[in-house]
Amino acid sequence: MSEEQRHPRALTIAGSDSSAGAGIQADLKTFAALEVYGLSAITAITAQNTLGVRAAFELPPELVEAQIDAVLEDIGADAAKTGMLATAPIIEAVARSVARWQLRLVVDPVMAAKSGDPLLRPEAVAALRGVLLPLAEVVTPNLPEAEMLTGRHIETLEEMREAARAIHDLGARHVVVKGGHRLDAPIDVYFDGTGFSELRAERIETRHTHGTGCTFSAAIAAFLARGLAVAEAVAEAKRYVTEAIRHAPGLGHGHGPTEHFWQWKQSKEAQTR
Ligand SMILES: Nc1ncnc2c1ncn2[C@@H]1O[C@H](COP(=O)(O)OP(=O)(O)OP(=O)(O)O)[C@@H](O)[C@H]1O
Ligand SMILES: Cc1ncc(COP(=O)(O)O)c(N)n1
Repeated sequence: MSEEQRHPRALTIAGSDSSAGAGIQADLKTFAALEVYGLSAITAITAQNTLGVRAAFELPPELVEAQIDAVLEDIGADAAKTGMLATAPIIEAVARSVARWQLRLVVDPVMAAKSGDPLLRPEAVAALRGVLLPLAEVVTPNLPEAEMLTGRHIETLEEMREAARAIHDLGARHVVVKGGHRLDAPIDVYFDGTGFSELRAERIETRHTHGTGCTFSAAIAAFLARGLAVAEAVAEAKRYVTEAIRHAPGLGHGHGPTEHFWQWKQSKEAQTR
């Protein structure tokens, strides 16, 4: 097959969310909406809905590694992302796979769900910082995650820039400190090791932001798989997640999911007009 005909493909290594707003399910929807073939390696199974996480079962690290090997030996991935990794042994297994397969990696350092329920064991933060971040092409912490990774309080844009530099010093080549948890506009700070820029968007007043971090990092991986440079991939992913939030279908009694196929819906509406 010629290079032009080759279909881009991306791998998500993350937890399953039964309500399908976050985790593996959000990642695969994002890949599909962006016309990238999605592969998955599941790290944990959660029983959750828009109100919270009821139960979680962590899979053995060998099974996570076996899933990654199975799909990469056969199909291959142009980019990969991690989400919920749950335990230090899973993080170490994923790091071994990333190094062995030389994956272009986006790390969403998921620590807790929007409901506050933990998705990473506290003792695993050290492995995330020491073992996985040095392998990351891009890392996308939200404010609480950036605070955990740096041990600093972060509120202002200047503090977000300082945190991005400190996380870059841990080995991640590009850092996006996300501002979804800010009180005012959801401005994200991007640092490529040399310069800073801001990813700006209006705040959409909604409670339906379940899985926004998963969707953003999956969109970055999808755009990388499609061949965009990192800065472009991050900017396009910001536009994608903003529209996904704007078109949220309003499901559930808590933090509902976002919408991935608004473009498709709009084109269908245009056809029937
Ligand atoms: N209400 C909102 N309106 C517009 N953009 C938002 C809103 N909330 C979050 N975002 C954007 O969505 C992206 C994800 O950011 P956020 O800080 O919510 O991540 P997160 O906390 O990791 O998400 P998750 O809840 O999935 O863990 C960022 O680009 C952020 O600026
Ligand atoms: C399996 C899984 N992975 C990630 C998240 C984080 O997403 P959010 O913070 O939006 O709940 C989640 N809730 N569940």
